[in-house]
Amino acid sequence: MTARVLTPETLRNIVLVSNPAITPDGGKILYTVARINIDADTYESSISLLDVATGFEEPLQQGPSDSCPIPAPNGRHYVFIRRVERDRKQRGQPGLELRFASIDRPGASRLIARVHGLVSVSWSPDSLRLAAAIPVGLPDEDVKVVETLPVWFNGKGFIYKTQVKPFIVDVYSGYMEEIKLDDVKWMQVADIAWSPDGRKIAVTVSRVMEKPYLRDLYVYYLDEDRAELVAEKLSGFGEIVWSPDSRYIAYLGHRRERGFATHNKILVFDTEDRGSEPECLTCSLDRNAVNTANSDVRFSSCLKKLQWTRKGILFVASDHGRAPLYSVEPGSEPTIVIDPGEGVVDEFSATPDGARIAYTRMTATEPREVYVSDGGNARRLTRHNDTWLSRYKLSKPEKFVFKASDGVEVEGWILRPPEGVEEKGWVLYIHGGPKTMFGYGFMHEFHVLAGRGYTVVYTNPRGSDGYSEEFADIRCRYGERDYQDLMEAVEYVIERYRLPRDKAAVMGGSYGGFMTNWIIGHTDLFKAAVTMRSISNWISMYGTTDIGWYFVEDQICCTPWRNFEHCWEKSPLKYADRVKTPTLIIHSNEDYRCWLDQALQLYTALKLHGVETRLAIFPNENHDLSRSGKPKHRVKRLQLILEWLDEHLAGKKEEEKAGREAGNA
Ligand SMILES: CSCC[C@H](NC(C)=O)C(=O)N[C@@H](C)C(=O)N[C@@H](CO)C(=O)O
Repeated sequence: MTARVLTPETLRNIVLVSNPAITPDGGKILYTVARINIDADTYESSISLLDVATGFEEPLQQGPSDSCPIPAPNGRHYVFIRRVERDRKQRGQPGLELRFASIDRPGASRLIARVHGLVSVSWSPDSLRLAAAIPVGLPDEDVKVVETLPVWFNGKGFIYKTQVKPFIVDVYSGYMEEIKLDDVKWMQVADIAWSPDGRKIAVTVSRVMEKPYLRDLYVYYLDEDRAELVAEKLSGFGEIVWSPDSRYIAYLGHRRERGFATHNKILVFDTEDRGSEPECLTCSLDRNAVNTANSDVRFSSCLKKLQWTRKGILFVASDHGRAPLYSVEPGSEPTIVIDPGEGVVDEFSATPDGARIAYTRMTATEPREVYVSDGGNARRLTRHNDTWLSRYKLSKPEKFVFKASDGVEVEGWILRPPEGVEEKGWVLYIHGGPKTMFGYGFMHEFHVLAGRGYTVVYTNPRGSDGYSEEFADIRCRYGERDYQDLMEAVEYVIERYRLPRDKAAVMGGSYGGFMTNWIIGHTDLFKAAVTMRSISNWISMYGTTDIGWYFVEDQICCTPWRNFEHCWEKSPLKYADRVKTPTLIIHSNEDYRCWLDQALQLYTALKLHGVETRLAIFPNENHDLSRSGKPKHRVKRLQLILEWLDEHLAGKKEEEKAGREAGNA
């Protein structure tokens, strides 16, 4: 009997659990349950209410498109997001509404229509109002007349003219009033937070259109209707939380000491000692204070990445492929409060006293489930994925560590085909970022590859997250130490795991696609390549994508006008005339992070140089096709990859050719 293994279609079995929001008394957890409906080509999501003591669960909002519940401080009300039919005015963008509801009564009233791109909401302590960052000026023109940067943004579409502004919203009347920050002409609010004493609202905002990565921190005083600038030119994630005494603000980010390779840190500002240097609470940790573990089974979440409880500030950090939950207080060192073992704490929320924490955890073999922790005692509350998982064979990845040629340790994992599945070859899979990590996030795609007989090798080469800031910093040197680490990993696994040298493929997405393109221009070791949402030309990437002009300058250290030669030296397209590896190129036509031109230029070059090449363009999809694309497209993408590997590693093409020739004879 053949083993039941994960296939592209088994996406439909996965229950996507997200946004575990605990009520202030710790008694209940509101969370989102989403299912992938391949036939209807949609994600269906509803909101559940879980009783922590009994484990009893009841539906709060039946869906089919409800998510992101955020409970009010009174524990009785909440707001959530409802996806509604496509709004004609938004020209193809889904319409989202912010709704207000009561935990003990069915139904919900619409609070804000068209909140597509809603960035953040924060309840007032009296549960009567919200501070909300809301996009205004959604372009609805046929002909786009643009005067702003960027023109478009991945996942949001054309956002020219759109600013994200801070508002106060009355949840009963729906009355909205904009918070006026001094002298801010161009506004992109990153986060907003109402102070526990109810008197202040903190806002982080970028106000220089050409430098959207720079953020300023303001405090708005409600009684005085006046805003004050607390700090300027911050960067990174940009989330903020108030201390329980409403004096300090913790900012999640950095000052770009190593450009975009800098770790997000917790910087604490004293709002009563203006001009004082912030205290960095996580500098000694030397880890990114956000979770960057890759996974393709997540669903949208609106929970904050930081929470300041009476026991300390909670945050998740990326560490060696794991993501534990830490706590830290001013004047102290971070300590782990939830150790996920070989796993990832993906999202969390805590009661204000910090006594109880709700969170989702995933591992490399289990998608997210909801857990709760009371002072160190963790228990699992949901088992949405147990039944179907028990019916399939999933192998467990094995971790390996090797010493790179410069003496630095590099980690990786090997996922073999499940027992009973014949091994047909193997794949080196490269993650994107480059500042993200592989590790203990669930990757459906890896299990599908393994289920088809392909061993998957995935590593965290230089440039990755989960280690020191120095490890992550490959600015100006793309294709050097990162490439070496990967190729040394290849030699290591061939030797240690006896993997066949002549049956290897390479694949990756985004930065991982850049590296795949780079690899095939520098070695012929691989029998096949799959490059997805990739970068092939830094010069055109600079001017066509949502982050291009500053990402390229920071990471590659060139612009089309400064170090032009370096931009070209570091572009895989330069080496396209050397490529021999059969290459499948997968790209989405609305990928505004790495635009379609990147795929087209590579495709044309490979075709003209006689390389066996196939280009798959996915319509109405963006950079996140493999993670949140339409279910039918996700299945098709996986099928295309499997077919390509079957043709080039498992000899399917030769078999078919031989069969045809025999038939003709
Ligand atoms: C604003 S600078 C950060 C750029 C960003 N980096 C990360 C860590 O996400 C980015 O979008 N880089 C892309 C080129 C990329 O490789 N994206 C990765 C991670 O999101 C992907 O897998 O798509």
